[in-house]
Amino acid sequence: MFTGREVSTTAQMRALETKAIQDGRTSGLELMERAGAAVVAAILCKWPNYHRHSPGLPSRAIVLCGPGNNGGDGFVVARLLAGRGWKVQVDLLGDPDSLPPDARTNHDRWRAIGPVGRITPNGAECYQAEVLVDALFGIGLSRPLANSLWNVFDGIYDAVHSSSGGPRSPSVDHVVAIDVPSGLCADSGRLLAEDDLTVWGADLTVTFGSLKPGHLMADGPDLCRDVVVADIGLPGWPPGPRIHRLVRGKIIKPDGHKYDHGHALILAGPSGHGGAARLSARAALRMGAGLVTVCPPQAAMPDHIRPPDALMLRPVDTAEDLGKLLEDSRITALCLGPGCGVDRADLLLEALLDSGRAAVLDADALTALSRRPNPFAGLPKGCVLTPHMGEFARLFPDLAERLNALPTRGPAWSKLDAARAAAARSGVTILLKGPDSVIADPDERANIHSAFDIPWLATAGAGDVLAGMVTGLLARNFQPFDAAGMATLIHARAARLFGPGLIADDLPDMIPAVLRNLA
Ligand SMILES: NC(=O)C1=CN([C@@H]2O[C@H](COP(=O)(O)OP(=O)(O)OC[C@H]3O[C@@H](n4cnc5c(N)ncnc54)[C@H](OP(=O)(O)O)[C@@H]3O)[C@@H](O)[C@H]2O)[C@@H](O)CC1
Ligand SMILES: [K+]
Repeated sequence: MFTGREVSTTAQMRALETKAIQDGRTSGLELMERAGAAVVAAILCKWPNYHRHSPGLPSRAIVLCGPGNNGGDGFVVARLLAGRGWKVQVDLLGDPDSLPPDARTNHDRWRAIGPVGRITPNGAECYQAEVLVDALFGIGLSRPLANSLWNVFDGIYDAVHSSSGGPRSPSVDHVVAIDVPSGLCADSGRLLAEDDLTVWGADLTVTFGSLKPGHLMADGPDLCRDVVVADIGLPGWPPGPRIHRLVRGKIIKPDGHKYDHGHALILAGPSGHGGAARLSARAALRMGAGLVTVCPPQAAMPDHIRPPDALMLRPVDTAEDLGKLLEDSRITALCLGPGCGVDRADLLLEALLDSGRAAVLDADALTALSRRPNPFAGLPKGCVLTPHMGEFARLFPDLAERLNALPTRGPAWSKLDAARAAAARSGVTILLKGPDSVIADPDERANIHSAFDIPWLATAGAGDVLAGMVTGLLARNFQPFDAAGMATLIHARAARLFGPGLIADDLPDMIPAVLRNLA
């Protein structure tokens, strides 16, 4: 039984389905029936008024069925809606004789109720319905949709996006996608379509068993809108490394002396560039590190004579200075990068790595790392690398190139795949930032955090705050994977709580309110 936080790749989903069928727990036909029933239940739950239409005015649905089992689910939906008195039109893309067996069975069951039309270039011109059910392609999208579908897709797009201009103009109120909107790759959230193909997205997407990565990343959130995960009786965790959607977490600060909660060092940049490190330092304090010390060069010390007074100050000019400071075993984590300057990051990097301490390498430290002959040699296990896509491309150019290439096959390579490959190569936790952040560790565990709803978080300094938050948790002895995940979650919640108009300086001060309300 799934709990709701799991994310499964399509390969994992198929393995689960196969196992459930081989174990004799269920059959493909039964799963398809449950999938269709779940879609109907989700429609009625989201738009309860639809089934209260008087008998003279039935609700109308257009169900577009594709050539695979996604289409099979569509035939079930058509039958169940018709059984509730809906007026249902079913159109098929392809040939009924080529449908896989379960889809064919449900095609035939529907045929006992109503006709199956063909999806044609101009067919959508007369679509009039409250709901259009998109059952064209689901997790089986194996290549980009061809431009030869352009006429068909464009007509459907117009029907979906036109407001009714009269009895002859097409009009569809809502689109419901089965599993994923057609054209969206369920593993990557990338659109798999040749150049100009227009896809229409959905108001409601009903998926089965668990979320797929594509619901959370890239174009997925925008195209799927509301996603309902329906339990169709598949057993819990699929085989393979686990992926979670980050939705909750808990941080309890146990009793103890300030040193029991760790001491974080934040290495600051030259005079006039100390703001980024101060953001990181305030965030580390707010995340509960027992002590936080900002370490600028001696010449920049006066810049830091200002609140918060809880921050401590120690000058660090050379690698030797840092090495000497780190003789204090109570220092439990470091942060190198924010506002540091690449040369200074380069200067201090070896001493930091030699110490073997937990550390966040961010911003300029990532650039310094990428300039080493062997960037990942000697990275302590407790390191977290926090690149955005630009920094990721400098550190892992081949992985970024693969991610940016136009996909020619499905499933497409995803940000999740890229972060996992980077974690495997570097041997440390990767927090690949963006509106869809992926946290991956070398054991192939991964968390996805989707934050497309808070565009105001893309503001100068927000990354410095995040780096400090991770450092604060590392200082408290959190495991790197957990520290990166918790910080990402709390960072986004802080931004959500503040709302538009946020600047990075506001973020650390929102952290206490988020911590109070953590589930
Ligand atoms: N366990 C579960 O999750 C359950 C899943 N269920 C449902 O099954 C769905 C998966 O079904 P599926 O495997 O048949 O794949 P689906 O998405 O229907 O597409 C395959 C067809 O599309 C074709 N095709 C592919 N790309 C194309 C392109 N670019 N352009 C044109 N054609 C293209 C492809 O052709 P081929 O690649 O074979 O040439 C093949 O004919 C899943 O999403 C869910 O709805 C539930 O019923 C029960 C439990
Ligand atoms: K679909």
